[in-house]
Amino acid sequence: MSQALLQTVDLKLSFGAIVVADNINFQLHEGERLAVIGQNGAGKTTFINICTGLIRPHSGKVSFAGQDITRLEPRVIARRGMARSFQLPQLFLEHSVRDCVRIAAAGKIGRLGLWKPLASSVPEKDVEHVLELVGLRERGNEACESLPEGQRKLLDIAMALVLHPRLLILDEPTSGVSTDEKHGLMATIMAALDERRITAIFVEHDVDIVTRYATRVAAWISGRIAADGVPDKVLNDPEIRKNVLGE
Ligand SMILES: Nc1ncnc2c1ncn2[C@@H]1O[C@H](COP(=O)(O)OP(=O)(O)OP(=O)(O)O)[C@@H](O)[C@H]1O
Repeated sequence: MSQALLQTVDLKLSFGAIVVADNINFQLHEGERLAVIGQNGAGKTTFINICTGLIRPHSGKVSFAGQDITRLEPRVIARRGMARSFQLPQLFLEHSVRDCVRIAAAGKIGRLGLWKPLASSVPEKDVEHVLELVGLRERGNEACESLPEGQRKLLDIAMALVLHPRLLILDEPTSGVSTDEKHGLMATIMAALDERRITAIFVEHDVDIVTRYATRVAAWISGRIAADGVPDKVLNDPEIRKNVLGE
């Protein structure tokens, strides 16, 4: 098989007595759509935080595209092609939708300066394209605080897409969004990922969403990967049904 896009080797981390990464050995390949499932507190976000450089593991290694990134800063990791969105969208609320994407783009190319208008600092075609991809172009001039939660999630994702990632990690993209809106939101996200050929990991609690959009599922229990494989196999594993899905 080809080289893994993301790989962790013997990843360990504890917060006091709580083991949040229990020797995690993991590989993700280009083109996969991996759903990460697990009960609250299982260590899903911590794993993402370690991979994206927000938290350092006590031991072990993270590699991206064959390079060791374990001790790199989050912005350096983002520039290398691993972007993320957050459970609570990290937006510049007082700015317009379009300016949020521009600020994200300017951050990537290191052209955020007070002396220069934002619009002239970033590739505008790129900004418009990602707004189009997530369906927010029409609302580009509105203040982002006026957006409903589902569109805030999409804006957060647009701010990641403008970085041209190879891998996008989405932390609970459908949380806080009504059941009716979840599938539309995921369909928009997946179409954007397909167009850009971006590999993705998404943390998700909704089994319907996992079944519909994941090509692979990894189930976390107490800081370890308890099952990893095709959705049908993992979601029907008796241990996962009992301890993760609560059946
Ligand atoms: N900075 C921290 N300091 C101490 N404990 C922490 C810290 N961050 C997370 N934890 C604890 O580590 C455990 C794993 O948290 P994490 O957020 O990774 O879980 P999760 O699987 O993402 O849960 P959820 O589905 O609720 O988001 C939890 O018990 C949490 O309280």
